[in-house]
Amino acid sequence: MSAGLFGKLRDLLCSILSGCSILHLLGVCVLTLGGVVMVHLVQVMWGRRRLSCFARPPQRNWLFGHMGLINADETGLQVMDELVRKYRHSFASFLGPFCNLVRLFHPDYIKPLLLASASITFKDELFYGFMRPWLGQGLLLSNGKQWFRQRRLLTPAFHFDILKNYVKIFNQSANIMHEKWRRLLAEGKDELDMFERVTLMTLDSLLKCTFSYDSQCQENSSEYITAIFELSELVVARHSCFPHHWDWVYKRTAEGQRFYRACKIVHDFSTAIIEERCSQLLKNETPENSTENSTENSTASGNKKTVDFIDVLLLSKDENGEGLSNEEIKAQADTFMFAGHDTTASALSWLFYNLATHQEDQERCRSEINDLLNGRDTEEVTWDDLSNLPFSTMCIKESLRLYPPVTALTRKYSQDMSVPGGCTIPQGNICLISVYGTHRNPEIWPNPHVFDPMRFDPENSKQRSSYAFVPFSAGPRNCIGQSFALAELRVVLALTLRRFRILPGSRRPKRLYKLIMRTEDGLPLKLEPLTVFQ
Ligand code: HEM
Repeated sequence: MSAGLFGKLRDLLCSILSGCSILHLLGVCVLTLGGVVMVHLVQVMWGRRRLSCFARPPQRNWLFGHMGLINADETGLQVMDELVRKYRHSFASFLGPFCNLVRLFHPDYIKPLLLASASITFKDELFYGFMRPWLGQGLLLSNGKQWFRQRRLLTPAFHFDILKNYVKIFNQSANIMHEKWRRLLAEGKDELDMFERVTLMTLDSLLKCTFSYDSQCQENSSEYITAIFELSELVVARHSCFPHHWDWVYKRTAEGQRFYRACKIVHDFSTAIIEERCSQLLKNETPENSTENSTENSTASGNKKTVDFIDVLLLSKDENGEGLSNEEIKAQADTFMFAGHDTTASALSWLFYNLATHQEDQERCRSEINDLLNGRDTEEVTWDDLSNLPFSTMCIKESLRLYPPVTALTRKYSQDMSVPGGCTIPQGNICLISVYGTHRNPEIWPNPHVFDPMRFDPENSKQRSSYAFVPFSAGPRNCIGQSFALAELRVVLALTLRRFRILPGSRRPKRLYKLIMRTEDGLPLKLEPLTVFQ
């Protein structure tokens, strides 16, 4: 459009406005806003009519609908257990006058949603949007074509040949954690908060696998680690404070300023490492030094180092020979750090809790582990050992079933989605796939609240739908870090049970989900050091 046309439009607007009083203008604004609200309200009401084939629990009142029905704490999870028992597969709920949400918790109902093509699936901004300033357009938050390209470029980073090398790092990080436990026990601490200890360990190993960076965070505090903790807390806090949902308001609050400051610390850290690695790569770019078929890389000092995620991402190319930009690599690295540390820490902490409260299962795991490791020169779990821990793996899965770190996934679809029973979820409606509800659904899992690893005995799993157990989600947007996480869980479990007996703490934990399944006030467990016989 030419500058002349812009000028005419501006003159026209000015002449209209000059004939209007402030009151007229205010009237126009109110009418426009009212119109927008009305259109949205009609759309929501029409959506509600179309959801009439889904069951609806009683609403709290006409205005707030089902808001506050399921809180994010122990009582909320108990309410959810009751709703799953009553409604068996799904129900519709209304969060105030403007938001319709369908919750689904049966394998047959979640399957079509999880399997839907990524080109019609969208991460819902209401739940995921607050992480965007931190994680950018990384794999977790991207959609459509951008996601396809990234997923293709990132998949080689999680190939078994790369993951194998991380097993050494998992051993080292677990050794550091156990050293610290021994010291604390010697100092007279009789119980330890598992979440705190294990989270530092998962951050330590993830920083080494992603950036080859030794933060020593299990021993000393680190600005980067503090910033990651702060960001996770602030994202959750922002959800529960409605006025903070607007960027304009949030940026002006103390919390918002802390959030953006922590984002800067995390981004500066990733940027510095990526830039340094790029320049190293340019220096080393001779065919002999290429890492394409190698899982070791040369450092500036000439030492061999394990190929980390950044190395793989810097070298990956799409079919047109184009790689990821530095900005994209930064977003992926930040995403791995976020998606990988809290989830694995939650899984490990709850696993220790379940084994503390089920001593027979703990003993059975320990003898399986000792049978495998006794008689070795070194106390190290190897990649090949991981497939020789069948009962321990069943305990890990049963713990992930009862305490899934990610309790729910939310999605929107750009077309109507059919689910069993002839029901349709209209396009654009929020779908909440309840991982927790599916894992505790009595139609699928007899005595769903009981810890019973034998459910995952291959013989007992034959008849079960593969969508009955989805701690890592399923379908095209499943967790890319699943094998990484399962490897770390097995290594740390094996070394821990070989060295310690885990016993229940002095109080029963109360569950709380804050993005991730955690507890209200730590997860205290007692530890008894064991003598290791070689
Ligand atoms: C026990 C540990 C873990 C659990 C339970 C878990 C669970 C999940 C779940 C449920 C999703 C789907 C989220 C959604 O659709 O909104 C997901 C996605 C993802 N996870 Fe994990 N995760 C774990 C560990 C990891 C690790 C260790 C990494 C990386 C090192 C990782 C990286 C990712 C990424 C990048 C995605 C996004 C995938 C995509 O959209 O294509 N996760 N994870």
